[in-house]
Amino acid sequence: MLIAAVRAAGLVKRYGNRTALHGLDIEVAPGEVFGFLGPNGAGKTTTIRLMLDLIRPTAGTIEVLGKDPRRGGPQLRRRIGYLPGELHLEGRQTAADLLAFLAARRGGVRAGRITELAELLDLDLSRQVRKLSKGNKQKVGIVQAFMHDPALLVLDEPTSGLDPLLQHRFLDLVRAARDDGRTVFMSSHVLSEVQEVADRAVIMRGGRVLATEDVDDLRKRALRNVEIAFGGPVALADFTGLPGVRDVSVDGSVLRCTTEGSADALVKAAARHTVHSIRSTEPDLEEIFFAYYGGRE
Ligand SMILES: Nc1ncnc2c1ncn2[C@@H]1O[C@H](COP(=O)(O)OP(=O)(O)OP(=O)(O)O)[C@@H](O)[C@H]1O
Repeated sequence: MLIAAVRAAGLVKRYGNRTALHGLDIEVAPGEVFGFLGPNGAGKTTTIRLMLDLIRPTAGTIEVLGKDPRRGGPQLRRRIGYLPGELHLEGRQTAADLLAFLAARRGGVRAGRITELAELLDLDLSRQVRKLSKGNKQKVGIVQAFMHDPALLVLDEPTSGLDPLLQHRFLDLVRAARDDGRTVFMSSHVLSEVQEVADRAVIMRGGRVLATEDVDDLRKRALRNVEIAFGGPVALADFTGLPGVRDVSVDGSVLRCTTEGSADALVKAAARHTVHSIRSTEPDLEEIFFAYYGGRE
């Protein structure tokens, strides 16, 4: 039998009388990029901490690379690259010294690997870690998670604090890890970044799995909020009933709507008028949840 990279069965975590996880079942296949999506408080960080044995389950089981995290010891930890959601880097040592120290603790890393990652992420290794900005601290966190080429990467909100260019570079790193046969478990509250790199995603809310999705399917249904400014007033009737277009409103020469999947019908209808500008933004996760799973709670 193939050993799952991560397997949780009936996983429950309570903090006092608050239940953070209500019996989680997930299975992540080796070599897969797995998105763990949910708004704040969904239980993502709790699940990740259980995977790393930073906290212990109230009930149920969790296995990482076929081992119980409680019993895997340093051998198991070396095979995992972990980026915590909140990084506290306050030391006086430079990023280079800190990374060299962590690399030695993990039994060494390939020569040149740290510099290669630092260059890719545009990180100055000579600076004291406590003096780095939030985004640069996040880069140190990413480098230490990837540097020893672990079998499993566990990344808690990895792109938080990174500007869009670096978010793209980071996603390239994730793809490279997958191409190398590594498994990536990545939490996020941004659907679009998960859509870009993941193969499958679990969508969490309130400590429960709301849905498990094939990311290709999610991509086909992607929602966008669209605003089009025309050269003059337009009629609402020209834009109602178009396939994949909903929640249409017209305010003088500005049209607002939501598209699901292809924007083709909308673009063709708009092209009959003079178009000044088009703005398309990703709805936040709550809005997407409501549109996809509104009736399911
Ligand atoms: N140490 C703790 N003590 C008490 N309650 C906690 C603790 N850690 C988490 N919780 C609660 O458990 C629930 C799940 O939190 P968790 O941090 O796992 O969610 P999350 O999906 O990671 O959200 P975030 O993105 O905000 O970290 C929340 O209701 C949170 O308030």
